[in-house]
Amino acid sequence: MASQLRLRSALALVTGAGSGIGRAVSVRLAGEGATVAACDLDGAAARETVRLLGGPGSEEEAPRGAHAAFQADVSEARAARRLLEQVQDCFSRPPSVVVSCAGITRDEFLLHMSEDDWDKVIAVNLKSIFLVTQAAAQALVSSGCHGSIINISSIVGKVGNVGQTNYAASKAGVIGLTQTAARELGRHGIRCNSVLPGFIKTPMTQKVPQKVLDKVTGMIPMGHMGDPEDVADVVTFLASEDSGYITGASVEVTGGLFM
Ligand SMILES: CCCCCCCCCCCCC[C@@H](O)CC(=O)SCCNC(=O)CCNC(=O)[C@H](O)C(C)(C)COP(=O)(O)OP(=O)(O)OC[C@H]1O[C@@H](n2cnc3c(N)ncnc32)[C@H](O)[C@@H]1OP(=O)(O)O
Ligand SMILES: NC(=O)c1ccc[n+]([C@@H]2O[C@H](COP(=O)([O-])OP(=O)(O)OC[C@H]3O[C@@H](n4cnc5c(N)ncnc54)[C@H](O)[C@@H]3O)[C@@H](O)[C@H]2O)c1
Repeated sequence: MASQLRLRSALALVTGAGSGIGRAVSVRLAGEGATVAACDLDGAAARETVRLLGGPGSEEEAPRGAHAAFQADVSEARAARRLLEQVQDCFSRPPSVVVSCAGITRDEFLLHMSEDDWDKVIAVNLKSIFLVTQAAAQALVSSGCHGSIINISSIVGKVGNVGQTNYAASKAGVIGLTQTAARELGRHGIRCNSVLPGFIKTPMTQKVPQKVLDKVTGMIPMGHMGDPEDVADVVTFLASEDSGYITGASVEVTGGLFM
């Protein structure tokens, strides 16, 4: 989709920006004119994303206001709060677009799943979105700025999936959290929406056993897995004023899988 510079005045914070969907989102938002704050647990990966964005900020010691990389574990409360402080220190304003992509899987059948694998997936996939959404919303409300918050859930949060009780619960929680945030923050001019990707070609899905990949690909009405850019296009729409009357929505990007 050709860029239309719909986000030329926006500052966008993207978590999980070092890989897959988060990297594609960062590239797409920058292509529409946004300044991107790319955050990842893997700081080097976040810096590589900023390098890929090109333009100011991709060089070392970039001038203030250019794209910037941040290292943070967004499942940690202090780190998430510090991240929003650092972004505002760097850009002198809160991010008006916030895209939470950070996520992990620790797949196992329920009968064998460890408490640690449950806790870790819930912390990264759900608690991080509570922490980042809260900190971003607090900054926007206190500065009287409007914003668009986009949280990456999954079609698994809608229909469940074998081997993913932890992941499915986390992604279903993202939907409920986002709908509630939409109800509370609408009066402040802050929109909150969820995106539910299906099977997308990223490092996350490369770990899936081939026999499962083969099974599910045959179930997709469009007949193939999606690309990260397919998700980034929808995220960019939700970040822009083209979706100005959309909040509390759950937008499926699945090729028709589990429609
Ligand atoms: C009838 C086919 C239906 C297929 C439906 C699949 C729907 C998936 C939609 C997901 C879209 C969004 C995903 C997105 O959010 C990003 C991700 O979450 S990517 C990770 C997705 N994870 C999985 O799908 C789990 C994959 N499974 C595993 O990782 C392992 O099977 C594991 C659960 C760790 C267990 O491993 P173990 O070695 O103990 O067992 P096997 O791998 O040999 O599996 C045993 C049998 O169970 C079948 N199986 C496993 N997972 C699935 C699954 N997700 N859906 C259907 N069937 C599954 C596997 O095929 C084996 O069957 P069989 O004994 O007949 O060979
Ligand atoms: N790939 C798919 O098929 C698919 C489908 C539906 C939903 N999703 C979701 O999309 C999002 C992005 O997934 P992806 O496929 O791009 O995966 P990915 O593994 O390529 O990228 C995930 C990124 O999140 C980062 N991350 C992990 N834990 C973090 C933490 N605690 N703090 C900060 N960063 C952290 C990782 O370092 C990585 O760069 C995830 O939330 C995932 O659950 C993916």
